[in-house]
Amino acid sequence: MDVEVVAAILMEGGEVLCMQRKEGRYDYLSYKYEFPGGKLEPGESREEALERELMEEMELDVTITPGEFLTTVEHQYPDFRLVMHCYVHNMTDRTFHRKEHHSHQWVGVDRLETLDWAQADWPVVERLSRLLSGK
Ligand SMILES: Nc1nc2c([nH]c(=O)n2[C@H]2C[C@H](O)[C@@H](COP(=O)(O)OP(=O)(O)OP(=O)(O)O)O2)c(=O)[nH]1
Repeated sequence: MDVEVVAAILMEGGEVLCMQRKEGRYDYLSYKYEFPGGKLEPGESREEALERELMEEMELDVTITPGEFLTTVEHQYPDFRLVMHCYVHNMTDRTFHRKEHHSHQWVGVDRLETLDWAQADWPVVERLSRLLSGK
């Protein structure tokens, strides 16, 4: 079974918004950090799906453009295969309402690798660390 997801790396002042998942169906995803977003629905573009998800889970009203696309990662979890399209979006302020996550943190790019990320996110986290901290 394949799951196709869109996710946003939301940035402000050199920090990245990292969302912690709630307890869920799979132990390997429970309480892991992730980028906000979710599953594509039929007929949606990736950008539309991401805008909808950010509104649903954070009450965040933003426009996501194709130019903000960063990368697509694929990961085989024990129960499904994930394909995740990631966009980088700069926020002008940090206002949002957390509706579906356990917690969140704004984390400097140099500290991203200290969080307990969902497995699929690691290539993205490593890429961001290199890209944005000049390592
Ligand atoms: N939004 C997001 N999802 C991620 C990331 N990393 C990662 O493995 N995922 C996985 C977790 C979920 O299996 C899936 C996203 O689905 P979702 O957030 O719409 O749904 P969910 O599993 O929380 O809830 P459900 O509707 O399946 O019950 O992608 C990430 O960085 N952001």
